[in-house]
Amino acid sequence: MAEPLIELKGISKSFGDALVLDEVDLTIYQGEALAIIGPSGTGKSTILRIISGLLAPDAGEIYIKGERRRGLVEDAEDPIGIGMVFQQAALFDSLTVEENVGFLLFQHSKLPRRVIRSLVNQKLEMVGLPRIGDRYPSQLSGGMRKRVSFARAIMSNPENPKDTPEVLLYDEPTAGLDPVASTVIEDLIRQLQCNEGGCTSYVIVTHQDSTIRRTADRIVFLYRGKVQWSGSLSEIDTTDNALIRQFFSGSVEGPIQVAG
Ligand SMILES: Nc1ncnc2c1ncn2[C@@H]1O[C@H](COP(=O)(O)OP(=O)(O)OP(=O)(O)O)[C@@H](O)[C@H]1O
Repeated sequence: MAEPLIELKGISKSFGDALVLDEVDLTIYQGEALAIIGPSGTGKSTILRIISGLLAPDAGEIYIKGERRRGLVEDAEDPIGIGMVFQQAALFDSLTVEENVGFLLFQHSKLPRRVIRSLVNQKLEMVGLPRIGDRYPSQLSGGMRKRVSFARAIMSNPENPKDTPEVLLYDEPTAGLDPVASTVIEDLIRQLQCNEGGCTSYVIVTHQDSTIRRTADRIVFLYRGKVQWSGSLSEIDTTDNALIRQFFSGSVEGPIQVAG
């Protein structure tokens, strides 16, 4: 059995009067590919932001490799790096691709510019976009911008090994892409998972059937603030769970209440 890497225990989060996460328990294991799915507005992005340390829960505990995290990412020293790929590629329009990908190292490390540029080029090659460092985000397609944001998420400082992400969090990485561009991104997510150093873990939030099927090993279904179902990829087609059956059939009849 793989080791637990990240454990959420009894995590609750409200926005105003709305209880979005209600004592959620979730474990992410070493090397696993986990998809969090569920209807719109059920708190999937909120969970990712809590895991990344960008958002504090109202209640509950988070353990990273067995160590309890206290506070947000800027004041907690997580024992592993956690990289986040946001729903929008979130690139700075006024900066080149190279400056975007190497942003943190250019700003916060003492590494020579030449070394950072070479690291950036290495990451751009890994995402299949060599030689585009001089371009600006506005000159790229949506799929290319996503891949640039992947390159930025896997950047790490060679002087600080803990900087290398052991977990990547993807928030709807294929939203708004055509089926072929989605396949490129799905393949890339799988390729980035394993290298000579072993396999990292990732958590992906997605609504797209193809992305769920091509990138997930295990799936958790979130609804009404709770994990309602968890199973392997093959089980989504065989389970009797009414939520899963309705979600994948797209039917308006069933236990999932259609918003609006
Ligand atoms: N910063 C915030 N302030 C107020 N409400 C928020 C905030 N962030 C999220 N919410 C609300 O919390 C609920 C869950 O949002 P979240 O984005 O996590 O859902 P989701 O499952 O990722 O949705 P979708 O699938 O549509 O992206 C929504 O009702 C949203 O409006």
